Amino acid sequence: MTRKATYQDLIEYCKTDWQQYIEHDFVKKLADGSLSMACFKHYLQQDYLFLKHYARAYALAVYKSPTLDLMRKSLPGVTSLVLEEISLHIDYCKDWGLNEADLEALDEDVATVAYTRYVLDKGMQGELADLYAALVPCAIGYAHIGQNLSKIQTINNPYQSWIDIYAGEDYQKVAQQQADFLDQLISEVSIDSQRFNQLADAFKTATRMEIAFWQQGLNQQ
Ligand SMILES: Cc1ncc(C[n+]2csc(CCO)c2C)c(N)n1
Repeated sequence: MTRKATYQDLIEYCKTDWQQYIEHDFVKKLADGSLSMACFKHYLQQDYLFLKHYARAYALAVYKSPTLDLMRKSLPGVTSLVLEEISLHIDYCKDWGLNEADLEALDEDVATVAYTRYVLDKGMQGELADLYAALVPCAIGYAHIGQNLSKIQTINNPYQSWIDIYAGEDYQKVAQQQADFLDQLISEVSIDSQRFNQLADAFKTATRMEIAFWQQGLNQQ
Protein backbone atom coordinates (compact mmCIF):
# COMPACT_ATOMS: atom_id res chain seq x y z
CA MET A 1 0.00 0.00 0.00
CA THR A 2 1.29 3.42 -0.87
CA ARG A 3 1.13 6.55 1.23
CA LYS A 4 -1.91 8.87 1.08
CA ALA A 5 -1.49 12.38 -0.29
CA THR A 6 -1.27 15.68 1.58
CA TYR A 7 -1.04 19.23 0.23
CA GLN A 8 2.75 19.08 0.70
CA ASP A 9 2.84 16.36 -1.98
CA LEU A 10 1.02 18.72 -4.34
CA ILE A 11 3.65 21.42 -3.70
CA GLU A 12 6.41 18.85 -4.21
CA TYR A 13 4.84 17.80 -7.55
CA CYS A 14 5.25 21.33 -8.94
CA LYS A 15 8.31 22.40 -6.93
CA THR A 16 9.93 24.49 -9.68
CA ASP A 17 6.73 26.41 -10.44
CA TRP A 18 6.01 26.78 -6.73
CA GLN A 19 9.43 28.36 -6.16
CA GLN A 20 8.88 30.74 -9.09
CA TYR A 21 5.53 31.72 -7.58
CA ILE A 22 6.64 32.49 -4.05
CA GLU A 23 9.99 34.00 -5.09
CA HIS A 24 8.79 35.95 -8.12
CA ASP A 25 10.56 39.24 -8.95
CA PHE A 26 7.33 41.06 -8.05
CA VAL A 27 7.58 39.54 -4.54
CA LYS A 28 11.29 40.39 -4.25
CA LYS A 29 10.55 43.98 -5.25
CA LEU A 30 7.71 44.18 -2.71
CA ALA A 31 10.13 42.91 -0.08
CA ASP A 32 12.81 45.55 -0.69
CA GLY A 33 10.35 48.34 -1.56
CA SER A 34 11.72 48.81 -5.09
CA LEU A 35 8.48 47.85 -6.91
CA SER A 36 7.07 50.73 -8.99
CA MET A 37 3.78 52.17 -7.75
CA ALA A 38 2.26 51.68 -11.23
CA CYS A 39 2.95 47.94 -10.98
CA PHE A 40 1.50 47.72 -7.48
CA LYS A 41 -1.63 49.69 -8.38
CA HIS A 42 -2.27 47.51 -11.41
CA TYR A 43 -1.88 44.46 -9.19
CA LEU A 44 -4.29 45.88 -6.58
CA GLN A 45 -6.86 46.73 -9.24
CA GLN A 46 -6.73 43.29 -10.82
CA ASP A 47 -6.76 41.69 -7.37
CA TYR A 48 -10.11 43.35 -6.67
CA LEU A 49 -11.54 41.56 -9.70
CA PHE A 50 -9.74 38.36 -8.72
CA LEU A 51 -11.27 38.41 -5.22
CA LYS A 52 -14.79 38.74 -6.61
CA HIS A 53 -14.32 35.61 -8.69
CA TYR A 54 -12.64 33.90 -5.76
CA ALA A 55 -15.82 34.48 -3.75
CA ARG A 56 -17.80 32.90 -6.61
CA ALA A 57 -15.46 29.89 -6.46
CA TYR A 58 -16.27 29.42 -2.76
CA ALA A 59 -19.97 29.66 -3.62
CA LEU A 60 -19.36 26.93 -6.20
CA ALA A 61 -17.65 24.90 -3.47
CA VAL A 62 -20.85 25.10 -1.38
CA TYR A 63 -22.83 23.97 -4.42
CA LYS A 64 -20.39 21.09 -5.01
CA SER A 65 -20.51 19.90 -1.40
CA PRO A 66 -22.27 16.53 -1.02
CA THR A 67 -22.89 16.91 2.73
CA LEU A 68 -24.01 19.67 5.08
CA ASP A 69 -20.77 19.25 7.02
CA LEU A 70 -18.75 20.02 3.87
CA MET A 71 -21.04 22.98 3.02
CA ARG A 72 -20.22 24.44 6.44
CA LYS A 73 -16.51 24.35 5.55
CA SER A 74 -16.85 26.47 2.40
CA LEU A 75 -19.65 28.89 3.30
CA PRO A 76 -17.41 31.10 5.51
CA GLY A 77 -15.18 31.63 2.45
CA VAL A 78 -18.14 33.25 0.64
CA THR A 79 -19.34 35.41 3.54
CA SER A 80 -15.92 36.57 4.71
CA LEU A 81 -14.86 37.54 1.18
CA VAL A 82 -18.12 39.23 0.18
CA LEU A 83 -18.87 40.95 3.50
CA GLU A 84 -15.37 41.68 4.85
CA GLU A 85 -12.22 40.95 2.85
CA ILE A 86 -13.28 42.70 -0.37
CA SER A 87 -14.33 45.76 1.68
CA LEU A 88 -10.91 45.74 3.36
CA HIS A 89 -9.33 45.53 -0.08
CA ILE A 90 -11.41 48.52 -1.24
CA ASP A 91 -10.28 50.50 1.84
CA TYR A 92 -6.68 49.52 1.17
CA CYS A 93 -7.00 50.64 -2.47
CA LYS A 94 -8.31 54.07 -1.32
CA ASP A 95 -4.92 54.67 0.32
CA TRP A 96 -3.42 54.21 -3.14
CA GLY A 97 -5.85 56.65 -4.76
CA LEU A 98 -8.23 54.05 -6.20
CA ASN A 99 -11.93 54.31 -5.33
CA GLU A 100 -14.64 51.67 -5.58
CA ALA A 101 -16.26 53.13 -8.70
CA ASP A 102 -12.87 53.03 -10.46
CA LEU A 103 -12.40 49.42 -9.39
CA GLU A 104 -15.86 48.43 -10.59
CA ALA A 105 -15.21 50.04 -13.99
CA LEU A 106 -11.96 48.18 -14.63
CA ASP A 107 -11.34 45.91 -17.59
CA GLU A 108 -10.10 42.48 -16.59
CA ASP A 109 -6.55 41.86 -17.72
CA VAL A 110 -5.72 38.56 -19.40
CA ALA A 111 -4.05 36.76 -16.47
CA THR A 112 -7.02 37.68 -14.26
CA VAL A 113 -9.45 36.15 -16.73
CA ALA A 114 -7.28 33.07 -17.26
CA TYR A 115 -6.72 32.35 -13.57
CA THR A 116 -10.22 32.95 -12.24
CA ARG A 117 -12.05 31.16 -15.04
CA TYR A 118 -9.66 28.23 -14.81
CA VAL A 119 -10.49 27.76 -11.13
CA LEU A 120 -14.24 28.05 -11.77
CA ASP A 121 -14.08 25.64 -14.71
CA LYS A 122 -12.07 23.08 -12.71
CA GLY A 123 -14.75 23.29 -10.04
CA MET A 124 -17.61 22.94 -12.49
CA GLN A 125 -16.09 19.95 -14.29
CA GLY A 126 -14.72 18.16 -11.28
CA GLU A 127 -15.50 17.31 -7.69
CA LEU A 128 -14.99 19.41 -4.58
CA ALA A 129 -11.38 18.15 -4.27
CA ASP A 130 -10.56 19.33 -7.84
CA LEU A 131 -11.93 22.78 -7.03
CA TYR A 132 -9.91 23.01 -3.81
CA ALA A 133 -6.75 21.76 -5.55
CA ALA A 134 -7.10 24.80 -7.84
CA LEU A 135 -8.17 27.19 -5.02
CA VAL A 136 -5.56 26.42 -2.39
CA PRO A 137 -2.28 27.55 -4.03
CA CYS A 138 -3.59 31.08 -3.59
CA ALA A 139 -4.03 30.78 0.18
CA ILE A 140 -0.93 28.68 0.96
CA GLY A 141 1.38 30.57 -1.39
CA TYR A 142 0.54 33.97 0.11
CA ALA A 143 1.06 32.51 3.60
CA HIS A 144 4.56 31.30 2.58
CA ILE A 145 5.29 34.68 1.02
CA GLY A 146 4.10 36.48 4.17
CA GLN A 147 6.34 34.29 6.35
CA ASN A 148 9.37 34.83 4.09
CA LEU A 149 8.93 38.60 3.81
CA SER A 150 8.31 39.12 7.51
CA LYS A 151 11.92 37.99 8.12
CA ILE A 152 13.31 40.80 5.95
CA GLN A 153 13.89 44.14 7.68
CA THR A 154 13.37 47.28 5.59
CA ILE A 155 13.00 50.92 6.53
CA ASN A 156 10.14 52.96 5.06
CA ASN A 157 8.97 50.20 2.75
CA PRO A 158 5.73 51.51 1.10
CA TYR A 159 4.54 47.91 0.85
CA GLN A 160 5.07 47.01 4.52
CA SER A 161 1.33 47.12 5.31
CA TRP A 162 0.67 44.61 2.51
CA ILE A 163 3.40 42.32 3.90
CA ASP A 164 1.98 42.65 7.42
CA ILE A 165 -1.46 41.45 6.29
CA TYR A 166 -0.11 38.19 4.88
CA ALA A 167 2.50 37.67 7.60
CA GLY A 168 -0.15 38.27 10.29
CA GLU A 169 -1.45 35.54 12.54
CA ASP A 170 -5.04 35.92 11.26
CA TYR A 171 -4.09 35.29 7.67
CA GLN A 172 -1.69 32.47 8.51
CA LYS A 173 -4.51 30.73 10.37
CA VAL A 174 -6.98 31.07 7.47
CA ALA A 175 -4.41 29.66 5.03
CA GLN A 176 -3.65 26.70 7.31
CA GLN A 177 -7.37 25.94 7.59
CA GLN A 178 -7.61 25.84 3.77
CA ALA A 179 -4.59 23.53 3.59
CA ASP A 180 -6.03 21.25 6.29
CA PHE A 181 -9.35 21.08 4.48
CA LEU A 182 -7.64 20.10 1.22
CA ASP A 183 -5.78 17.39 3.19
CA GLN A 184 -9.14 16.11 4.42
CA LEU A 185 -10.53 16.02 0.88
CA ILE A 186 -7.55 14.09 -0.52
CA SER A 187 -6.99 11.84 2.50
CA GLU A 188 -7.99 8.71 0.55
CA VAL A 189 -5.90 9.51 -2.55
CA SER A 190 -2.68 7.49 -2.94
CA ILE A 191 0.33 9.45 -4.11
CA ASP A 192 1.01 7.09 -7.03
CA SER A 193 -2.57 7.05 -8.33
CA GLN A 194 -4.01 8.61 -11.46
CA ARG A 195 -6.34 10.62 -9.23
CA PHE A 196 -3.35 12.17 -7.48
CA ASN A 197 -1.93 13.28 -10.84
CA GLN A 198 -5.26 14.87 -11.79
CA LEU A 199 -5.38 16.86 -8.56
CA ALA A 200 -1.69 17.74 -8.76
CA ASP A 201 -2.16 19.04 -12.32
CA ALA A 202 -4.93 21.38 -11.11
CA PHE A 203 -2.71 22.58 -8.25
CA LYS A 204 0.19 23.09 -10.65
CA THR A 205 -1.89 25.02 -13.19
CA ALA A 206 -3.21 27.35 -10.49
CA THR A 207 0.40 27.86 -9.33
CA ARG A 208 1.41 28.78 -12.89
CA MET A 209 -1.52 31.21 -12.98
CA GLU A 210 -0.21 32.87 -9.80
CA ILE A 211 3.16 33.36 -11.55
CA ALA A 212 1.32 34.92 -14.52
CA PHE A 213 -0.64 37.15 -12.12
CA TRP A 214 2.59 38.53 -10.59
CA GLN A 215 4.08 38.96 -14.06
CA GLN A 216 0.97 40.86 -15.18
CA GLY A 217 1.63 43.35 -12.38
CA LEU A 218 5.29 43.62 -13.23
CA ASN A 219 4.59 44.23 -16.92
CA GLN A 220 2.71 47.42 -16.05
CA GLN A 221 5.38 50.12 -16.19
C1 LIG B 1 -3.81 36.65 -7.14
C2 LIG B 1 -3.98 36.43 -5.67
N1 LIG B 1 -3.64 35.24 -5.15
C3 LIG B 1 -3.81 35.02 -3.84
C4 LIG B 1 -4.33 36.00 -3.01
C5 LIG B 1 -4.52 35.74 -1.56
N2 LIG B 1 -5.90 35.57 -1.22
C6 LIG B 1 -6.89 35.47 -2.07
S1 LIG B 1 -8.41 35.22 -1.34
C7 LIG B 1 -7.76 35.23 0.11
C8 LIG B 1 -8.58 35.02 1.30
C9 LIG B 1 -8.37 33.66 1.89
O1 LIG B 1 -9.15 32.70 1.40
C10 LIG B 1 -6.38 35.46 0.00
C11 LIG B 1 -5.51 35.57 1.13
C12 LIG B 1 -4.69 37.21 -3.60
N3 LIG B 1 -5.22 38.20 -2.88
N4 LIG B 1 -4.50 37.42 -4.93
